Amino acid sequence: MIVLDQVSYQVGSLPILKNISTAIEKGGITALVGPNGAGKSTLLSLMARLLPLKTGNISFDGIDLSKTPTCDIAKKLAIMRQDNSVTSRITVRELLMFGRFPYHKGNPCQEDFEIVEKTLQQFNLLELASRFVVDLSGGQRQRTLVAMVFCQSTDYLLLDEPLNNLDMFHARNLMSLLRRIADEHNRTIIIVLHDINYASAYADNIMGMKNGELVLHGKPNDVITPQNLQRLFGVEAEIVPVQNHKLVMHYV
Ligand SMILES: Nc1ncnc2c1ncn2[C@@H]1O[C@H](COP(=O)(O)OP(=O)(O)OP(=O)(O)O)[C@@H](O)[C@H]1O
Repeated sequence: MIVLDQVSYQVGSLPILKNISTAIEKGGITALVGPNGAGKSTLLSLMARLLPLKTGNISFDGIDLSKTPTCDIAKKLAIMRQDNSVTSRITVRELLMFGRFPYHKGNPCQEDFEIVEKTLQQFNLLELASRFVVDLSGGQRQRTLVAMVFCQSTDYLLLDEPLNNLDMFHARNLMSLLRRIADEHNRTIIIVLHDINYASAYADNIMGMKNGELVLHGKPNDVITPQNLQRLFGVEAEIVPVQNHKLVMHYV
């Protein structure tokens, strides 16, 4: 379980996150949604200790994030950031092996090779394994970056907008793969999503943020309401039930 206790963050005098307290259950998928600038990426970065936490507390399974050595954190959680760009000439297979660095420290063993090959297979990346990451399409690169995060064999995966650049087929594929990873590999996934319908269809819980505040946190079918959509995004939308999910019709 991740416990956020009175987490605030500011840049200079500008408040970015305001007093966020909640608990994210272990296992399953929690989707972080909200309008642009709500503070989703900032919260994820604080959770991965990419930004220094100055106010409040964050713990993973009772381990205080601010008091844990980086090498231990790297085995507990992995993050895919929004601006994760790979510029060097590194192949897909090498990038995945790079994700194993906290374990092999530059000297990979048989287990590392096996995990990389299995991940390439699981993420449907075998055909691209020898290609340079910089030469991939945006969608192929996204998939590779998520695979690298998965390769780190951490309990917690933090993914900032992994569906960016993905077409309908690959976005849906990735979401169902993440669902399987959560269910079959017991991983906990916190994922920033802009499409509320993917959150509704695949997440166990939704956290809604606006103006640096956490304004809702609950099961998709409980929190997806016209009132909450109005409150979060300022849109009026019809909600249509489809196979036990509430889908939001906001296109027309
Ligand atoms: N270093 C910084 N200096 C000034 N403002 C910042 C800084 N980092 C973030 N912000 C501001 O904090 C707010 C939250 O940003 P953040 O990227 O966390 O939002 P977000 O919900 O992830 O947005 P998006 O959906 O657009 O990616 C924004 O208004 C952003 O401009």
